[in-house]
Amino acid sequence: MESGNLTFTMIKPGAVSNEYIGPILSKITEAGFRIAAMKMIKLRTAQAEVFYGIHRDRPFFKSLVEFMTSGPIVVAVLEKENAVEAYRALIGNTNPEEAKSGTIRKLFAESVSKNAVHGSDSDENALNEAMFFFSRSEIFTKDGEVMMAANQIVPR
Ligand SMILES: Nc1ncnc2c1ncn2[C@@H]1O[C@H](COP(=O)(O)OP(=O)(O)OP(=O)(O)O)[C@@H](O)[C@H]1O
Repeated sequence: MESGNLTFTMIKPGAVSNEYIGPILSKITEAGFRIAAMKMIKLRTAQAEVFYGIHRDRPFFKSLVEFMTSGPIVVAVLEKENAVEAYRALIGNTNPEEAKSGTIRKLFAESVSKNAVHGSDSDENALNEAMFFFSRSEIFTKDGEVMMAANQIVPR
């Protein structure tokens, strides 16, 4: 399994509380993504601060952390060729008003801050974000192998 075939997503609190988990997962699988790992969790403040640490100095950081810890989220690892780019195309622009029709954010986001889903922006971040929430033995790739490292696999 090459790292370029994996991305990481979160279904954010607003989308979970609006009962959009099912519709969003349908869009994901209809677009040809496999779900390699998935669970529902509630982020603690410290976790959200680390996950979004790159935005620590932005004016929206505090409200972003508060929103992301306000209720349960679904975290998942998705598998598809060229997964990062393909998934960012499927979710659409960060701001739903600018997202193309048919994209997940156009369909399910409420605003730029409550924008339904997260999608990794690089292969490196995809692996780091997947590893933030899952152990390697919890990620089941298509060829029936458990991911051990970015470019190293062993039979299950
Ligand atoms: N101007 C803003 N006002 C409020 N929230 C914002 C703003 N810009 C970004 N955010 C929030 O911070 C998150 C991370 O911002 P980033 O620029 O990384 O966007 P993104 O990569 O499209 O989103 P994500 O990382 O969640 O996929 C966004 O998804 C959004 O929820």
